Amino acid sequence: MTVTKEKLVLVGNGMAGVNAVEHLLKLAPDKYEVTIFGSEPHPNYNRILLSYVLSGESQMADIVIHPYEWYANNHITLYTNQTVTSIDTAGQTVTSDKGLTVSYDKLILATGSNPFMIPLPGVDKEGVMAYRTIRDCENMMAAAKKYKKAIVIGGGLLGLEAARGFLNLGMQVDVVHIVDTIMDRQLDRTASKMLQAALEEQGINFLLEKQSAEILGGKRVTGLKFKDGTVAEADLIVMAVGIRPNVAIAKEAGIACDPGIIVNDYLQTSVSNVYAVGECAMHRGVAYGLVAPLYEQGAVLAKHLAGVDTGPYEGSILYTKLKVSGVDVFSGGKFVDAEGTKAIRIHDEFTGVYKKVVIQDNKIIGAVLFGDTADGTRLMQMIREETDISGMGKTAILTDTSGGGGAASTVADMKDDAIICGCNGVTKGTICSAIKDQGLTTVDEVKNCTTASRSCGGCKPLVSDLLAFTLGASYDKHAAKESICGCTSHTRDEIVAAIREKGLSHVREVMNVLAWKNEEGCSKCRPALNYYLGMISPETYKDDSTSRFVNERMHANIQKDGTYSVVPRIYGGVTNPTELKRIAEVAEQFNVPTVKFTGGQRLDLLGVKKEDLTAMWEALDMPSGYAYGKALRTVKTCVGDTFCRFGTGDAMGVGIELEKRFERLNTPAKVKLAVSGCPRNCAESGIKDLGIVSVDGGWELYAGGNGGVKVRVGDLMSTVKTEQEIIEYTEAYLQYYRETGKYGERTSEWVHRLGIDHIRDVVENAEERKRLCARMDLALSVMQDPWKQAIESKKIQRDLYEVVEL
Ligand SMILES: Cc1cc2nc3c(=O)[nH]c(=O)nc-3n(C[C@H](O)[C@H](O)[C@H](O)COP(=O)(O)OP(=O)(O)OC[C@H]3O[C@@H](n4cnc5c(N)ncnc54)[C@H](O)[C@@H]3O)c2cc1C
Ligand SMILES: NC(=O)c1ccc[n+]([C@@H]2O[C@H](COP(=O)([O-])OP(=O)(O)OC[C@H]3O[C@@H](n4cnc5c(N)ncnc54)[C@H](O)[C@@H]3O)[C@@H](O)[C@H]2O)c1
Ligand code: SF4
Ligand code: FES
Repeated sequence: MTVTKEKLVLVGNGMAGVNAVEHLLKLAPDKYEVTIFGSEPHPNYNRILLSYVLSGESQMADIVIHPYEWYANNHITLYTNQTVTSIDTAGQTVTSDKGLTVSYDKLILATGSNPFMIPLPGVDKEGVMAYRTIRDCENMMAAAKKYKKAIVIGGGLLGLEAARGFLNLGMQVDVVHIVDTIMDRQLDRTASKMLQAALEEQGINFLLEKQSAEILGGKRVTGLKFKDGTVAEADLIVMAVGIRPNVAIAKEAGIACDPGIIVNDYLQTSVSNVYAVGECAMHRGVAYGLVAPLYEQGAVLAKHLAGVDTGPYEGSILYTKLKVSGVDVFSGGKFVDAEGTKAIRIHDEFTGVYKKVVIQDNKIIGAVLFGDTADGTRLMQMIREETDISGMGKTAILTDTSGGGGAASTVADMKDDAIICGCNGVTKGTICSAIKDQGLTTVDEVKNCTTASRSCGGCKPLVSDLLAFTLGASYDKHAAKESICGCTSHTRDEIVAAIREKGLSHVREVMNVLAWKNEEGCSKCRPALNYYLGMISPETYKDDSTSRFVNERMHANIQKDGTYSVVPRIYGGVTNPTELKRIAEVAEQFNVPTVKFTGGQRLDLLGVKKEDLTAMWEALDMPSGYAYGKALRTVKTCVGDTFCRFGTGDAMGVGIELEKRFERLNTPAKVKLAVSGCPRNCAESGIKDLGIVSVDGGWELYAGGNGGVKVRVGDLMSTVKTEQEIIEYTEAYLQYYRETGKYGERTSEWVHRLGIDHIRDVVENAEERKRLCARMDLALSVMQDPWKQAIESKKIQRDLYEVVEL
């Protein structure tokens, strides 16, 4: 007996609609005869990945989600390049612009959104476009071949991704934004300003608090005029100022819209047998513009249409991640401070990391992360599950302190149908089955097999946790190939090997020879390459200051009000009246508003003007304390046996000797040492990159400690007898870290990655230690004090410290 299938028509061949149909076919393969209409002349593709196509990181061919064969294999009738122009809800038919009428039993509207075009005079000129489709992307790429200057109106997610794409295409780009903080819908002011600085460093120019008034030009655009009368030149203008639900046909058919197509918790519209899903739908007053919620809607709709039991769709908590290589930004939930909320904030200006977690009634309700977004997925999980955080310390909230098993236990608690990859709608169950059935062992393999982590990449940590959860001890998280940034597919080890083997000698040469996708590089890879080149050839490499972060270029820390902080070196935290008097006099002479003791036992002169820096350094006549750099920072000491009655070792003497030896040493990340005169550990040696503790008959050396964001107690590496051995072991340890650490990786992460047993084997091997010490001595022999160089060079003073009058 033949069963008559119901007729299901989907209007909109985009991400939300096709995903819902795919689910439905899995649940009820024989229930419906499916017809799909799509205005675009393509099968269903991943709109998210257009940003990577534009930036040159993906090809058009890579972004198709469902190729034509998928439709054929699932017996779906597909009409591409055909727009449905009317719906007859009484007769249950739809009619297309080509005159085709198809009847339905069930109709899904998934017509997405239209980009909003500000109705400015001149908006119809050639060269003014939106950024939404493959066609827009092709137009933008074609224009970049011919023209040089682009303006993007709108500093939201889309506008910034478009701007980065234009830079990669070799264009100059201005981003025009209406308020003074970019990504204002996703970030707070601090994160927004940090993002702006990072993107400016990449080459994007921002025109903030600008209201566009008129598009200038003849047939083609030549510029943009603002309401304040100023003008910016442009050969191309892209509008990225938000989207509006595409509801024209629904409205005309009498389906309730406000402004999206109003749906209930089962995605039913006001007219029976008509459903809406995706950006065009308005659920409980919200129209979503990101795929994760659209896939969540689709999952409920598919079950409902399949006749499978399903709970209602109750709305989604949003999270976003900007897809621009070299910057890590995450925003989730309600991140704006409001009455009744409190926030935990961590802002490390040295590493450029900012974290804000908003709490209400002992529950996390939102988070903004910049510079280190690894906690994003875990925080989202806590937001979704409304985890009670009473009793949890600040550190535990911002750090996965549950040790190795913590992450795995988080994913263990998730249900099989929990969506792990929001961008591609991949569930935990799908990933775990693929890992087991296909023998997958790396995040990349999971990506190729299931598409999870193929788009924004935000779910990579969760996929990695699922691998650990499924494979247990056999999963080697670090075996997965991890490129240093989106500009290249090469890993740190491949790059270092290539520099050594091919004798590469400057940043641009590395990028050329290794075929960087983005020929300018970014703020992640350029400083890393500069470090690796200097580490490999200390004697011959000429430091590329343009590849350094601003603080390292200026040799002082820029503060939030634009002034600088000056921290001179005070060896081992030990000073004398002459030095103190001089510091006091300098502070008075330059009207330093604040003088503060740092946690590393030295003095910080805060609020110094840029133009005063070199004169102040000259007056101080002290070396730079490198409080701004990826270098040796401080060696903290206690008074040791010189004064303390418990002391068994000369903590001050050893500390001063270590600091004098390793000052100015460039390292993958900042390094802090401490020396304590007995196990009472008053210098906090347990939480330093290398902590030295005097014990009966010798000294213990603790490696990989950290007292910062991710607190870690150091591992006992070695016990030595003499002070000479302390110097040797420290040299070998630091040189091994310099040679094997990833740029930006603290020793706490490095020791965890390599394992203390391995590091101990290297450092305690006399031959190996000798070789490492010899290489360290070479590196130390060429170090010079940057403050002295600036005092002596008029050119440095002119280029970096003079204030140019405009
Ligand atoms: C460049 C870019 C990058 C993005 N990056 C991200 C990201 O990183 N993360 C994220 O979550 N989201 C991102 N988004 C947003 C995401 O792509 C959308 O939320 C998602 O595609 C919406 O899916 P949809 O199916 O509702 O709409 P669409 O994908 O727009 O699909 C609707 C389809 O319906 C067709 N259509 C409309 N009317 C008709 C009609 N009458 N007849 C026939 N066909 C019709 C349209 O042509 C279109 O193809 C990005 C968007 C863009 C443009
Ligand atoms: N990585 C991602 O998740 C990603 C990437 C691209 C797009 N998207 C999605 O695509 C959709 C469209 O993105 P979008 O960035 O256009 O929308 P948006 O609404 O997120 O941002 C638009 C921005 O333009 C600004 N703006 C508004 N009017 C302006 C004007 N006249 N002049 C200058 N600035 C103005 C707004 O302040 C806002 O910050 C959104 O739903 C977005 O979430 C997401
Ligand atoms: S660590 Fe020991 S030696 Fe140093 S100050 Fe404390 S008690 Fe004294
Ligand atoms: S969540 Fe964006 S790729 Fe998985």
